[in-house]
Amino acid sequence: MDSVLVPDHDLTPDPPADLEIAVVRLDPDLPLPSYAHPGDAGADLHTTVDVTLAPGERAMVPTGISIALPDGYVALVHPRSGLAARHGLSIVNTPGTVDAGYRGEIKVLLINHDPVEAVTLARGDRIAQLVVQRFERAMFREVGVLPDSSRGAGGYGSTGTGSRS
Ligand SMILES: O=c1ccn([C@H]2C[C@H](O)[C@@H](COP(=O)(O)OP(=O)(O)OP(=O)(O)O)O2)c(=O)[nH]1
Ligand SMILES: [Mg+2]
Repeated sequence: MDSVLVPDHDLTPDPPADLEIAVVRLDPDLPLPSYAHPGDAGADLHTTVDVTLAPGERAMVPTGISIALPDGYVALVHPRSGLAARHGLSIVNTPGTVDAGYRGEIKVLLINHDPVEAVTLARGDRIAQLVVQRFERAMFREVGVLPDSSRGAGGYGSTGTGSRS
C-alpha cells in the first residue's frame, strides 16, 4: 500500500464549506439545513408541519426551503437512520432527486413502514437529510454490441450470499 489517507473531520471543528448554495427560507421561523457534525455528508431537513403517519401511510412533507444548486450538482433526499430504526420511517422514492434547476420547495415523501405503530413528527423535527453531490451528465450513444465484461449479464443475486473468500 502506497499511502494511508488520514481523516481530518474530527480534528477540524468547523471545516470550511466546499460549496455555497443559495437558500430561501419559505418558513423563516425554521433553521436552514445544517450538518450535525463536521465531516457529515447529510444536512438535516426540518418539517414545517405536524404530521402523523398511520402504519403503511405516506405523506408529502414540506421542508420550508428552496435552493438554487450550481450546474453540475444534485441534492439527494435521504432518510435518517434513527427514524428508520426506531419507527420504520423511510422515504418512498429514496433517495429523492432535487435537480439543479428546481426552484420549488423541497418536499420529502415520507412513508411509515411500521406494521403496527403510527409515527408522529412535530413541526421543526429533522425528518430527512440532504446530500449534495456532483454528477456526470451522460451522452447516451447507441451501439449494436456492448464490450465484454467479467460480470456480463449476471445480476439479481448471481453471486449468492455466502462468503466469497
Ligand atoms: O424527494 C424529492 C424529489 C423531488 N423533489 C423535487 C425536486 C425535483 O427537481 C423535482 C422533480 O423530481 P423528480 O424528477 O424525481 O420527479 P418526476 O416525477 O420525474 O417529476 P418531473 O416530471 O417534474 O421531473 O421535484 C423534491 O422536492 N423532493
Ligand atoms: Mg423528473
